[in-house]
Amino acid sequence: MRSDEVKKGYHRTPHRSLFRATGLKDEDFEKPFIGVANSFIEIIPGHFFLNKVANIIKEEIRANGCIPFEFNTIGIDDGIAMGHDGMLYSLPSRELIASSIESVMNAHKLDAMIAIPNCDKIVPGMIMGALRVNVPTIFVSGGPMAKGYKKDGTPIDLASAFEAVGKHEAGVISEEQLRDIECNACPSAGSCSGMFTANSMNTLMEAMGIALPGNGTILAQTVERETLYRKAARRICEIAKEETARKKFTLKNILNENAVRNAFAVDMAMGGSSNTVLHMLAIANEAGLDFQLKDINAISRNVSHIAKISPSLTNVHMEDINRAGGVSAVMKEMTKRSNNILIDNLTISGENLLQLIVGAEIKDKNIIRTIDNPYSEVGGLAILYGNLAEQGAVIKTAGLTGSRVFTGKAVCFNGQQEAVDGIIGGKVKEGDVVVIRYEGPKGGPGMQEMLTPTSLIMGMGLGSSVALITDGRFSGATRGASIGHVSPEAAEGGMIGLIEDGDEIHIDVDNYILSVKLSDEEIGKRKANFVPLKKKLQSRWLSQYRALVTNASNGAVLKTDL
Ligand SMILES: CC(C)(O)[C@@H](O)C(=O)O
Ligand SMILES: [Mg+2]
Repeated sequence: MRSDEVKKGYHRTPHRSLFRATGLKDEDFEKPFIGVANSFIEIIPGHFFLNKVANIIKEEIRANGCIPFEFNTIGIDDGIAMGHDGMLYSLPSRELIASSIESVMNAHKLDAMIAIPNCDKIVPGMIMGALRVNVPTIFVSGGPMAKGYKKDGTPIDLASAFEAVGKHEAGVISEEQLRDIECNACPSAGSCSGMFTANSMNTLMEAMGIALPGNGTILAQTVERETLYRKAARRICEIAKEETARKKFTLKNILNENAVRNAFAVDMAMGGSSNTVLHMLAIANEAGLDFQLKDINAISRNVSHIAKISPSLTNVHMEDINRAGGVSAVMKEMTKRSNNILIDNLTISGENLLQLIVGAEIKDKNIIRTIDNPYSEVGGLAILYGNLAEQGAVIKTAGLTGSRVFTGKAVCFNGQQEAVDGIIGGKVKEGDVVVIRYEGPKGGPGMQEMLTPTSLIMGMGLGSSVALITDGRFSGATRGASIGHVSPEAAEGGMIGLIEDGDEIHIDVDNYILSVKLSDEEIGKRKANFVPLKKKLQSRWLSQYRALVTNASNGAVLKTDL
């Protein structure tokens, strides 16, 4: 066992002394040591109950002949960090989480791991850290939140709360209506109820085979969810106790290129968050796989969009997908279109993907559509290229409310706050393209989520007549013609930094185009005089991050020199 390094032989007498101080007895030194990577934190509704989840998991691990060691990572609630400079810390937290997992697991030579993430960056952070360790790892998330209801019975969620601000701003809803939404949008513990970033990532873990069926959709704090926690704990013990299984089920053996392809395919079928692109590229990079941003459109072209969930369809939530058969039913339906999903791939359950989903069925065809009645014949995300995004940009086509082709005049803002003030101040009109720059991984730094401006645009009734492009990113709750991750970013001299008010920007989603109508001569002239802005930073951590981070087309991973 890997843990023999810290527990066997007379050289390890001091080590065993320390373990004995934590309560270990003679017989425990024969058992596998399992890291329980928890992300319990009191400020996030998806995480404040994870201490109880870990207790259930540890109890099950002990009952199954292994020794659990719980440790915690940090977490950031993107909803609470949204719309102010707190959001600068959100994406960088992915790196802290990854590195904390690597540090604890490797320093103490633990044999296997069960990871308990739930919200946004905590999922990819944990996966990235676990890939560096590469011991058998199973993921079991906290679980999604239930949807909420307004007094009149309309289903709502966190996206409704953000959009309500825009509606109130535009005088469409009263203070009382705003309060009705505030008090009912988030009715229970769990990751926010739509196909936002958290639930997108928790869903993709099922597609990658690193979590058990139900991980993406079974509501938090239910009996069904507790069964899933216990099952995951039993399975990791089963693997950890057997030498051949420990070798067979290392994380990199499960999370291979086919797993990444399956993750993107399911993402396309269910209209996942645009952040999945960033995170899955970073995961593929961490796993040492040759998977690039440009490979995504080929997957999208081949996958039918069969499940629409909030924010794309505002009355459908994860609990509805669960009731309709869950992610397994989506994947089973996908197998009916050739090469949609690579079903031979091994999963952490011990079965391959096909064996895992073969018994699944769609129980409500209004919620999960059949392959012959899709929302569209292509997936819910697209990568756009052009002189404005030579290295690519991302759009969630599933969330489009207007036309798939759009030409408009640029209204430029250097940073999110300037844009929010401009939108509220009436600077943006029908037919405009809002450009928000210097919000990329380096420029922000930290690539803020732009849910405030996108929700303002939706709430103010401009969702179908205004587009938005940024080198920053969006929330999973963003909808409308919102194009993010524009690379190269302004801070590294990208074209988005050279656009001027009134320039004509052209977007064509089906032909994957994002361009500005300027002659090469004009672009050359502007480039010759261009000095990108550089923000003065107060934060040591963010300035370290800015020095190391790469642009979004690389998943905003940190430069490393191994
Ligand atoms: C706050 C949200 C909705 O979780 C957002 O951060 C996302 O990315 O989906
Ligand atoms: Mg987020």
